[in-house]
Amino acid sequence: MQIDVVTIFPEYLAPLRAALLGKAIDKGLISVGVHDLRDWTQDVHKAVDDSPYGGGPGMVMKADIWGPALDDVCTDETRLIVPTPAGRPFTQAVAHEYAEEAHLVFACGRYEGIDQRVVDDARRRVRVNEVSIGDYVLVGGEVAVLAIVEAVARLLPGVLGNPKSHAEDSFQDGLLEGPSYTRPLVWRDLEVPDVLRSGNHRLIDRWRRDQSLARTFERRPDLLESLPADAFDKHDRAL
Ligand SMILES: COc1cccc(COC(=O)c2cn[nH]c2)c1
Repeated sequence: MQIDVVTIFPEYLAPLRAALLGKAIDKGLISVGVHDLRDWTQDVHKAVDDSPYGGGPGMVMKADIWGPALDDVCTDETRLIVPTPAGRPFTQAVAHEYAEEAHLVFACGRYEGIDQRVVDDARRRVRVNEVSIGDYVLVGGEVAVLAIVEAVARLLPGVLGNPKSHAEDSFQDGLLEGPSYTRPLVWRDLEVPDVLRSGNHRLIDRWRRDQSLARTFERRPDLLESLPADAFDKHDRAL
């Protein structure tokens, strides 16, 4: 997979090469290009933004800078991703979709956003996704790109040590992950639930499922709404 990021703060993307991703890059599973948007400016001040038509606070990033940058970085097989508070939710399901792509390009917006014509024009040539990683406003898209790239990269074969760990992911079965424990058996007078040491894997799986359902019901009842009815067996329903 080829990942390209266009940003006015290329140094912000340095962590991409660290840790998990560093290994994936070394193994040749992912190649990452970071591009400074200012390389496409023509003026001495390297201006990338201007005042908004219609007035209002803040600045808008210029189409006549973004357009040429995306023309150079995107190919016709690119999936262009624009992190924005106004985007569709980025979810584990979307991460799995992105993990199938050959080329992801991320456009990091700042200020009040990017001139809408940049996305409207790009849609004429490539698939464009305006995505949100949460209902809050960051200063720029760079942090969102780090989050999205990490969520996607860990799904690529060979990137994670233990490939089975995806199956146990939170959201994998549409529910939140329940609690986990490891040694010591007693810590600050707190004990590990007995069932986990019973060796009875049918009971352990049932206990873990109950914990996931209870936690999801308590913290994210919305996730239960969107599950198909057959996701719950008769034991679940008795909860
Ligand atoms: C493209 O236009 C803008 C404008 C303002 C901030 C940003 C950065 O993204 C976020 O703030 C965000 C992404 N998901 N949740 C919050 C982009």
